Amino acid sequence: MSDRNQSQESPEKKAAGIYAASLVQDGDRVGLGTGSTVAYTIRELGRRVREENLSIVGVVTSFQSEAIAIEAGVPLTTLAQTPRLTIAIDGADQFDQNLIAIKGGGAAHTREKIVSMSADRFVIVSDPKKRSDVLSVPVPVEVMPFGKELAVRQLKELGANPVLRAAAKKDGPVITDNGNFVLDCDFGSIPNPKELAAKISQIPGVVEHGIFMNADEVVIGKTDGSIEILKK
Ligand SMILES: O=C[C@H](O)[C@H](O)[C@H](O)COP(=O)(O)O
Repeated sequence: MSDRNQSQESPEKKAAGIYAASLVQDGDRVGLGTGSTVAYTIRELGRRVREENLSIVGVVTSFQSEAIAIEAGVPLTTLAQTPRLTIAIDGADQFDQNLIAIKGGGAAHTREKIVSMSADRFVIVSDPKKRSDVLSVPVPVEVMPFGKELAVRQLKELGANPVLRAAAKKDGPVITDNGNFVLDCDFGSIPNPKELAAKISQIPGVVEHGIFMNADEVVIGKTDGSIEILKK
């Protein structure tokens, strides 16, 4: 799971995040993901709004990215007002060579999926450690509290050992921005993520899983500040 608080500077994340902000053009409607990597993008967009008079509107995916965007001075809108976005930028917890990603380390994957799928172009920003030949990190699954037991049983039948995500500074579970629980589901290696995604989606009470198949490109930042871009 990624480092959720960006108290330590990461040159790789910074390189990817800042480069991705340069892909945003005047007039764009921008989906703003959640996490420590895209936080660099949001702050850089704020700088461009201030210093280059860049005219954009952003749609956030969490209370966290909302707070960062407001502090950075990125004008915000909602999907209700702006349902079609030009570009969405977001981090990931792991991705493979087909640009399939696992997201949701910050429990924001449901809104992230809605926002990224509302965009014409979806760019993932990452550091090199998240690249993997085969996806293998636990898949976050957001479930309605009412359906948790059934979801746990059916996720076990799919081969996972679901763990209810615990809050860090509160007793009990993490409650998502949508009022739900998150089950972290370790499936080991995932040779066929598309098939697994379809099976998880069929479980009643599952709001959304963290397998993303809609990335158009992944920007990987390097320690020396350079970047590598993988495209579909
Ligand atoms: O729910 C959180 C998101 O999917 C994040 O985009 C993902 O966990 C990556 O976060 P970070 O950039 O902090 O590694």
